[in-house]
Amino acid sequence: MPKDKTPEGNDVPVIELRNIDKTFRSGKTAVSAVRNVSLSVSDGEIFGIIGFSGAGKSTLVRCINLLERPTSGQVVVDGVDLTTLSAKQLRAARKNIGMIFQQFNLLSQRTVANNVRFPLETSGVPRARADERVRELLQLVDLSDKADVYPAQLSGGQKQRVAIARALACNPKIILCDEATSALDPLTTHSILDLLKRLNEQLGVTIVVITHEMRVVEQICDRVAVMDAGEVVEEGRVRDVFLRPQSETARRLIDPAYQTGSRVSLPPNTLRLAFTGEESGAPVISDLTVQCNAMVSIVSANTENIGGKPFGQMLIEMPPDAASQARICAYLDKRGISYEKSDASEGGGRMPKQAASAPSAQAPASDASNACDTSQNDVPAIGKE
Ligand SMILES: Nc1ncnc2c1ncn2[C@@H]1O[C@H](COP(=O)(O)OP(=O)(O)OP(=O)(O)O)[C@@H](O)[C@H]1O
Repeated sequence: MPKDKTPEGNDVPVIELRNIDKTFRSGKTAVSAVRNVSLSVSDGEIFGIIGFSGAGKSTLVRCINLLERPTSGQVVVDGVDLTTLSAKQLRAARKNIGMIFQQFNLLSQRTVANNVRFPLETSGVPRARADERVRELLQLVDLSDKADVYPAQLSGGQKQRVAIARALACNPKIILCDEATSALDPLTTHSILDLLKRLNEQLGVTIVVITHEMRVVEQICDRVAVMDAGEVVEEGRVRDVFLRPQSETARRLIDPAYQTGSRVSLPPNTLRLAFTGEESGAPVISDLTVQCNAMVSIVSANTENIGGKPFGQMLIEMPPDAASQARICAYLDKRGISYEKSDASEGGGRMPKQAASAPSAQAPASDASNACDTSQNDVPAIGKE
């Protein structure tokens, strides 16, 4: 059923993880995969959990439906602590939680329609009703024409659509996505994320996305938790984490230069601008050039669409004289545009240094997701929220 929701969900927690610990023991060795994690996901929200390999993301998400039983802590879904349920009660509760995986996990001997039908069969849904539901679901994921083919005849993106339809079969309130797009190319990733976003909006289903790619989080998530070594090291709205990452892990995930350990300071006489989706609509660079009587050139630009709002970073080179630079900074201050100034230019920037590590300003302007047409040497109008 479609329902109203705020961009961050309905503020009613549908998933509450309380002090989750998970330790894997084998003989004398113990691996502490998740350490004292507490998180709350609101009804109707798309929540991201991001981290590098081995951070504990998969283990944590599998704790949500008790595919992994936490060593300690509570998993409260829709008001019920799953850790207290009997096996039968847990099976029933799991119908409310669909899951999709990186490797799709389809049944190769069954057609597309029969893969989608599988959870309906195991739930005892009558044949006619199941047929109707399979048709609805295949339509929902745009695969009506593939009902009778086998998984081997599908592309990766199509397989993931089947997996999504199957996960939705029993009308779950929650969908868990464990690296659901990691095996897909960027274009297919984009279309699968679009589909998830559409399903979230149409059906009101809450979605938890596990990924190591910031782009995935940027494209669909409302909020994100950053994991490192089993712990949540940072949590917040995507835009805040994206623009002002607080943890070293978030910085490394956002800025490729950090990942290679080759982070360099800004070149002389440059400014890094951050667009937060709150700036007024006038094109910034051409207006700045006129208002400040100073020519600037765009060194690089990278904007992203986060939750339907434009966000981005741009590196511009200013004239070397202090007076022009002061005018430019005053202009940006007046327009409320955050910026970081290179050490070699006059004065100091007002964006905290760490904020500048949000997405690589060094990224090529030809990036397919780049909303900036730098060939016209200006940014598109960025509207207020
Ligand atoms: N069944 C298991 N037995 C023992 N150790 C495990 C098991 N599952 C995971 N681990 C360990 O727990 C830690 C966290 O693993 P996990 O798969 O949750 O991380 P991740 O962030 O999802 O990584 P990736 O992105 O590579 O899948 C790792 O050190 C891993 O080796």
